[in-house]
Amino acid sequence: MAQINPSILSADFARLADEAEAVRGADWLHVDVMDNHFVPNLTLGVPVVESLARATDTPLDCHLMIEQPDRWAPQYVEAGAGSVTFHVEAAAAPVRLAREIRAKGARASMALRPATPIEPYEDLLPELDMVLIMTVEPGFGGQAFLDIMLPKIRRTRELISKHGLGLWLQVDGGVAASTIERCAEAGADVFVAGSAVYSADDPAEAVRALRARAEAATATAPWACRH
Ligand SMILES: O=C(CO)[C@H](O)[C@H](O)COP(=O)(O)O
Repeated sequence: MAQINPSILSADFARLADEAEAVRGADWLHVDVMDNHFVPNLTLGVPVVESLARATDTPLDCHLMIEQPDRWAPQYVEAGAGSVTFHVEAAAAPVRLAREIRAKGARASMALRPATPIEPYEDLLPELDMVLIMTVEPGFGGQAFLDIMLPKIRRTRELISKHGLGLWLQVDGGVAASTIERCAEAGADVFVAGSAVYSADDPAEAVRALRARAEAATATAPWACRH
C-alpha cells in the first residue's frame, strides 16, 4: 500500500495542530527538522515535536536535516516520533544510531542527499526500517522534482529486494500529481508531499488523490504489497 506523508514544512507553523487535523487520513505526518548547519534553513526542534505528538493521533515521521544526529535522534524518539530519519552524510556511527533508535521503540530510517549513492550503504539496509531518497536538495519546500534521482530509487528497490528485506522506500521533494507515478513505478512506496498537499483547497482530499495515483502505478509491482 502506498503511504502519503504530508510535510508540515509547507504548513502554517502557528497552527500546527489544525494543520495536522487538515490532513487526517494521512499515514504519517512528516516533520522536517533543520538546524541551519546541515541545510541552510532553520525550522523546529524537540519541544515542538513533543507538543505535536500530544496534539495529533497521526504518527510523526521526523526527518532530521541536522548535524550530529547521533546526539539528537534519540531525543526525537523520546519526544514521541514513531519514525526517525537521520542523514547518513551527517551520522558518525549509522549502525549504532539505527540500533539505538529501534531500541527506544521507533522505526529507524536513513536519508541520502541527491549526490550520495546508495551502493556504499548496502550492508546497512538490514539495520533499517526505511530509506529516504531525497528528490530535491534538502532545505526548502516547493522545489522542482529531480528526475535524475529515478535510477537511484530503482537501484535502492533492487537492493531491498535482493536482500529480501521489508523496509520502506520513501521519496521527498517535488512529489506531486505530476511526479508521484514515476516515483512509484521506480519502487518508492512512501511519499512525502508538502506544497502539493498544503496548497490544495482540501489537503485531506489531496492526500487521497496522491495515494490513489501511487497505488494505481504500483498495482502490479511485486514489492508493493509488503505493508
Ligand atoms: O525535506 C524537505 C525539504 O528539505 C521537504 O519535506 C520537502 O521539500 C517537501 O516539500 P515539497 O513537497 O513542497 O517539495
